[in-house]
Order: sequence, then structure tokens, then C-alpha cells
Amino acid sequence: MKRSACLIFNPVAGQGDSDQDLAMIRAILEPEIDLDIQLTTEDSCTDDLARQAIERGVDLIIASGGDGTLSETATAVVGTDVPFGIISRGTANAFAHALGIPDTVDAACKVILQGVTRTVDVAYCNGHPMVLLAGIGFEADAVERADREAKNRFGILAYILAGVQELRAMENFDVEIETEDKIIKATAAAVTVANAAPSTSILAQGPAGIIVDDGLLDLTIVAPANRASAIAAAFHLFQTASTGNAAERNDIGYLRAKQFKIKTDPPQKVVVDGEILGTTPVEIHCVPAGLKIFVPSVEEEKLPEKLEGLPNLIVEEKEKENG
Ligand SMILES: Nc1ncnc2c1ncn2[C@@H]1O[C@H](COP(=O)(O)OP(=O)(O)OP(=O)(O)O)[C@@H](O)[C@H]1O
Repeated sequence: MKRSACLIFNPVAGQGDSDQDLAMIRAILEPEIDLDIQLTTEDSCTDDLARQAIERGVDLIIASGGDGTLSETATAVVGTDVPFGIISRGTANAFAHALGIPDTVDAACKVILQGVTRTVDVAYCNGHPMVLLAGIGFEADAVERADREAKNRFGILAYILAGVQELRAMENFDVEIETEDKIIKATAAAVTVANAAPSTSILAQGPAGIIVDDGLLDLTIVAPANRASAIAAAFHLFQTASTGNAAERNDIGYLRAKQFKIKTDPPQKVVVDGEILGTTPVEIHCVPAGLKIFVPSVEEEKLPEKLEGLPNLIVEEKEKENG
């Protein structure tokens, strides 16, 4: 019997041709999966569409759109044991990048068909499910500035432009961070708590590598003294993300914990998985193994290899051993 899935599809996400994207998704998935296609509208509650489908007993939930659609759908799937498929068609595609899922429609569909799942941690921020990260201060303002119209016109540039604008108006705030075993007070320009993060979320990159199934959250504090230091700190974080070495500057701090209570003076905006959630204070705690997602099978990853050009080269493929 075919598996059943609810496909939640945002027809206005990203800059691609959504009719063509939907046709491709149907062509790849429908031979093996019965699709109940739900198109989102400007005012539809995407999470409710997913919740109702789960109540109807669908085998999987698939979301296709930008990070907004994916994060709203994820809130309904968290804690349900229903596997979640991601077909990313947005601007930044942070979900796909953070979770190691391809960001092209056909490759993402193939991952779902392969059926390999992985259980990852999630978190709750003031009771709201969070798969990626919470940004307090700087990042929150940058997200608010990258509006729909700008994203349509400039794509990923909209986020960068918004970030640069924000950098000019950077203001520090006092922060108190309480974990399960300590209280930290400092001055900061941005505080980011990540469960998972793509390397482009540079403000989350204090620690070397964020692990999505370790039962812990990674907090990064960025506290540059002036605009020049802010740019240098941003560049340093960009490097930590690309090299895998932890940050070493004095104006960057990081720690891991199961939970964080964060207060700021003055109150700061909070963005969770790309959407403005409200303002500080926040309480964020990790829920180990809270979400089951489709991921590429390990065999699919091409191991680095270069043999061409060796003298007298012969390569024979062996038959695959069982197990
Ligand atoms: N049919 C629709 N018409 C207009 N707006 C819609 C429609 N469906 C969803 N939306 C709006 O799209 C927003 C979510 O967009 P989403 O994040 O999926 O795409 P995006 O903005 O292109 O991606 P990214 O966040 O990566 O830039 C929601 O705010 C929702 O109100």
C-alpha cells in the first residue's frame, strides 16, 4: 500500500516558478506516495493544516516553502513521531542547510523517497517549538528589516543588506543568562541560542560545530565595543563557521547547556527560526530527540576520491556485502 503524506506547499515562497516546482514534486513523489496537497495562503495557519493532517492519520508530513513555512509546519510535527520531509524553496534555506538536506526540489524529493530518517533535538522558546535558533538583539532586527518585497527583489542579499543596516545602528544591552548550573551577566550586541544552525547564521557560530542531537543548546554572545570591532567579530565568526575552529576573540563568548533563561536590559526582540516571536525575557530548553526528519542516506554522500590519471589505473567495483 502507498504511504500517505500531507504536502504543505507555499505557492509564493522564494524566487522560483512555483507551478513548475509543484509539478516536479508531484511527478517524483506521487508514484510512491499519496499526496494530500494543501496550498498555504497569506493568512492560513500552516501549523493547523499539519496538525489536522496528523489527526487524520497521514504517514508523513512534507513542507515546501521558505523557512517560514518549514518552521511553522515543524511546530505541529515536533513530538509526534510523524516523519517530516523538507523541500526547501525559500531565500536563505536555513532549515535545509542546518540539517544537511539538499536545497533543490528534485534532490529533496529523492531524500524523502529513500525513506532514511534521523531523530534530532528540538527546543522550546517561551513554549514555542524551535528547530534552529533563537536570535536576541542584532539578528532579530535584521530579520525584521528583510521584508517580503526586498526578499523578492534581492533574495539572500536582502538579509545581508538588512544586516549591514542594523550594524550601523548597533546598540549594546545588558544580559543575564541562567543555565542549569550558572548565572552569567555581561554586555552584548547579540545573543544567539542554537539547536541547529547553517553556517550562514554567523552569530550562532561561537562554538566549533553545533551538534543537533547532543541534547544541548549552543549559546553565542557577541559583544563588540564599536562598529569596526563588530565587522571584525562578524568576519571572525564567518571563519569559525567555515574552518570548524571555535571563536577566540575576547568580544565573543559561547557555552553549551540544556536550558537558558535570558533577561536583557532594555528588552530586546527575539526571533525564533526566522520569525519574530516577541521580546525578552525568554526561557529556552532542549527536548532531546523531539523531531524525526528525512535525511540523505550516508551511502549517498560521495567520499572524497581522485584516482584518474594514475599510471595503469584499473578500478573494479566489488559486489556489495550484506550488512
Ligand atoms: N498564497 C499566499 N499568498 C501570499 N502570501 C502567502 C501565501 N502563502 C503563504 N504566504 C506567506 O508566506 C510567508 C512564509 O514565507 P516563506 O518563509 O515560506 O517563504 P519566503 O519568505 O520566500 O522564504 P524565506 O523566509 O527563506 O525568505 C508567510 O508569512 C505567509 O503569510
